[in-house]
Amino acid sequence: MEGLFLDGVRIALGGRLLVSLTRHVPPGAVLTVMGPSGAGKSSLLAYLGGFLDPAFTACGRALVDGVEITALPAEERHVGILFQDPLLFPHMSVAGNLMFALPESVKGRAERRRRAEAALCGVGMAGLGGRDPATLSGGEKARVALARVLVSEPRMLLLDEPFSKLDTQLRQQMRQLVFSKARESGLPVLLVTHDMADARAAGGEIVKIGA
Ligand SMILES: Nc1ncnc2c1ncn2[C@@H]1O[C@H](COP(=O)(O)OP(=O)(O)OP(=O)(O)O)[C@@H](O)[C@H]1O
Repeated sequence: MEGLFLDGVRIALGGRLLVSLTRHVPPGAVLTVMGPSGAGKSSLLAYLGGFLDPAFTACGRALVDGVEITALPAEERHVGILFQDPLLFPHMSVAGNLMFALPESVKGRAERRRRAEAALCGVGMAGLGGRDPATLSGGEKARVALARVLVSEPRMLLLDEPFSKLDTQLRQQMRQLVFSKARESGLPVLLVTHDMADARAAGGEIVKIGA
């Protein structure tokens, strides 16, 4: 099956069932997960990313394009994640941040730099590869974080409230950019948010947990 298939994913904490989900997310589409604080949204992303705290118990499978990612170690899952904070490495240039994220299969410094610059261009940041991340605005940092996740050639995207720290106008721009890039690349997306406007902009199915 193309895209992301969540097959009976169940996450519990101390005997309390937080998440129970079976869904298909086609390539380029977004599944939005909403729910009150403590409902288990971040835990679901952590389960898919392979970094769920051992305090939780979890079962069920997640497959991307038929590959069972939940059976793989975290470093082999190739899941791209965007958090509230862009989390750029402060000791590297913008281009350095992207080059660090490129797969090892991309060989040669010149080619790695070219790929990084192309990805920056794709998010409206052409020519800014030499900048120190500390000199960027919040919106620019968010774009670099998106470019960095895209150059890593992920199988899918996990978004943990990635727009919540941006002001209204930037928020709209980033939503459009992220969802259009996901569509362009055919990546299934799982979005966690408290904001109904994010969910509407995502345009896909909305699942409420813990309600
Ligand atoms: N490492 C941990 N050990 C024990 N309990 C935890 C741990 N991490 C989170 N929890 C608890 O697990 C539950 C689910 O947490 P989770 O962070 O997944 O919720 P959330 O829906 O993402 O909440 P928020 O919207 O506030 O981020 C909460 O009750 C939380 O207190």
